[in-house]
Amino acid sequence: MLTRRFPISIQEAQQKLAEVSLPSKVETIPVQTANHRVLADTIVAPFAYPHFRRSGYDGYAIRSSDDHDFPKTFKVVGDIPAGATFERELGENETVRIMTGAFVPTNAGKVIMLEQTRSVENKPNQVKMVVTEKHSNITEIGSEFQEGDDLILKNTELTPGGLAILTAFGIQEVTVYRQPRVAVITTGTELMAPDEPLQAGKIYNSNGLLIANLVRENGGIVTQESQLVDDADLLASTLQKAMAENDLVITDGGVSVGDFDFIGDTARTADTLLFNKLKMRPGSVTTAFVQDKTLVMALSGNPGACFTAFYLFVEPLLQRFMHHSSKVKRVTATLAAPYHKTNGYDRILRSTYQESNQEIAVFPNGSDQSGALGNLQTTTCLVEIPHSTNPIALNAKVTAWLLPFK
Ligand SMILES: Nc1nc2c(c(=O)[nH]1)N[C@H]1C(S)=C(S)[C@@H](COP(=O)(O)OP(=O)(O)OC[C@H]3O[C@@H](n4cnc5c(N)ncnc54)[C@H](O)[C@@H]3O)O[C@H]1N2
Ligand code: MOO
Repeated sequence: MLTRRFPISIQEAQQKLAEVSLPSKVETIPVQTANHRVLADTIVAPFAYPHFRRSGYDGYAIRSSDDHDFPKTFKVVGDIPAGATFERELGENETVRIMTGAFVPTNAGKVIMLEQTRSVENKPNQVKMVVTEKHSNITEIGSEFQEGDDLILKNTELTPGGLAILTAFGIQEVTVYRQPRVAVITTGTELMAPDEPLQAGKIYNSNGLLIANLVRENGGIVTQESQLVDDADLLASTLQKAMAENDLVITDGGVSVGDFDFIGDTARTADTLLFNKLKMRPGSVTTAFVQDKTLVMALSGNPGACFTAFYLFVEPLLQRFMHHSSKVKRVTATLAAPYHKTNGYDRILRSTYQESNQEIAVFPNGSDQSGALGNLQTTTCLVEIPHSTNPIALNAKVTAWLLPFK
């Protein structure tokens, strides 16, 4: 069906998507798998840390009441390696040899470092302490966390360090925001699976794998990868099932105004059509709609447009499901190689960049065409050439989006 579409800018489209309310689902997972996930609950200390008085050095523990008149000889009444305890109290001028991280006897007030001590000839159970220490060298119970203190706040992205803190408290599971479940549906009777012999007029379905890998790389869980021939009923039933079972549905192809562009038709009659035409190229046909409370992102079948629109519109959504901000970094850069074409729409160039002295220089990377895919391996940023009747000047300041790669 050919109906008029009303193009909006990249920023307007991003804003509309940012305003879509996404389901905030949580799950409880093992700490071992929680790196970079975002906490859905604040975690508090289940006990004080450290939970016993801990020696900071290898040395000898003494009572505070014996801490005077050095040099002085002490009687060694025991040995406390890390991991052991010591039940009895120290008597007058008694000491225990103690290792770093070990339990300090209850009535000891100081640990004298080994370096300040000397053995006493022929008296293995005696030690001479040459000088005392300025500090106690004992880490007191709860000196880092009291029981009930906040360990890590809700909405914090967990890091290896954060997970180490939780593990130090024996916490084995955390409740985090869920990764979105994403269906990837490619459409087109011209599409072939890579294991089929190539036929005249047909192409291999490269966007299916492209989108699935981009989704996975950016934190989503790909639950299905469907490749459909152009058939309105098949698309409708596949979409309906995918919407019911997923947090986000990404379709590819069939989104323009052609005879077989059934996704374009579906979008026009959806519960909420967010946009179906953008003032950008490639990717002008990028469409977003909400049907049955599920967001559908319909990307162009043209590989360059599909790649571009993924980073500008889909990546931020995937991150938002997990309460992350986008990892695509928007910067101002210098156009370091000439680009002569003029455009009625903003042109997004697949490009590369170099950073030096906190300045970013960008270099257009091969074809700017929507249907070209030869630069998808090497592209590291997208660069915006604003619409204009005049060509952009070399060294002009441009907006660029630096792409995240694992
Ligand atoms: N009369 C109009 N024609 C077109 C318009 C328009 O506004 N009016 N827009 C053009 C623009 S811009 C683009 S972009 C494309 C968008 O087309 P669709 O997104 O509907 O995609 P298709 O027509 O299905 O395919 C376009 C192109 O991409 C190839 N393709 C499709 N799927 C895949 C895939 N999975 N892997 C690799 N390549 C794929 C397909 O064979 C076509 O060559 O429409 C313009 N036309
Ligand atoms: O949607 Mo198209 O990609 O502008 O060439």
